[in-house]
Amino acid sequence: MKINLNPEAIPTKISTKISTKIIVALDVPSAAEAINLCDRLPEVDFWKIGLELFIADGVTVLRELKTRNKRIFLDLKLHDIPNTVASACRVATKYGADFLTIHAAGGRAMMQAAQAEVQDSSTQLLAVSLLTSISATALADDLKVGLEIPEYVSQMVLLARSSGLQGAVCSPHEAAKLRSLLGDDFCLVTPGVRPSGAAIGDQSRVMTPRQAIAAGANYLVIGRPITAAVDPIAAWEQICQECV
Ligand SMILES: O=C(O)c1cc(=O)[nH]c(=O)n1[C@@H]1O[C@H](COP(=O)(O)O)[C@@H](O)[C@H]1O
Repeated sequence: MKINLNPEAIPTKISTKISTKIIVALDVPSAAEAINLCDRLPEVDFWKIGLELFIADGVTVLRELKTRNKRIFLDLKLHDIPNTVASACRVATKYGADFLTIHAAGGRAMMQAAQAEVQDSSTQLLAVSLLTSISATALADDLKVGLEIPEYVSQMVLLARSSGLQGAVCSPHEAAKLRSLLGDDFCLVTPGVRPSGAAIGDQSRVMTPRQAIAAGANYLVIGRPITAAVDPIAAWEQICQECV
């Protein structure tokens, strides 16, 4: 399936330094491939290390990104009992990542315990509200959640904020509502971003980069449209141009 949204229809309030708002997901299976991509895309300032790469050789990549003075989003999506998640967060702060993810569905006690561990570090926790791969049908029929997606995501993000977190991951579809609920100080990071014409893949709730920024996202996470492109450099440049 292809997305065909018209970015011209969306009002714009774009930062001139758009590239600083884009986090590129290093969803590759080895440190060598990750470092190769970083070196081919020197203009990318913010990289995401997710589960595949972290399990393969995350510590090597973290060290290499730090050496290159890159910002790092350590996307571990932690979700366990409070003591286990808090302990993992304590260890993770040692890597000096800028962002670290936990699942809001882990609940208040888990998020409060995690936040207490990162409080005095340079790492900011982000609560994953509802995966961007989950559709309205999946939420209702499979997960048996009685709320519509916008209400569910708002509840999860409000729970994260009242647990002490100052940032969340959501789809661009929910960003405008969350921005009006939470004000400008709360950090919204949106995956589920597809340049016009790109394949959606396993994502469900997507918008174009320009739409996501106009909706109030502070950062966009984009993976395959750049990293799986035949020419990742051209793809990156096209996305940056498409945003302005
Ligand atoms: O936490 C995330 O980054 C995340 C949350 C979410 O709800 N959806 C989501 O796609 N992500 C991540 O964002 C990236 C999206 O990659 P692409 O679909 O290739 O652009 C992947 O690395 C996902 O793990």
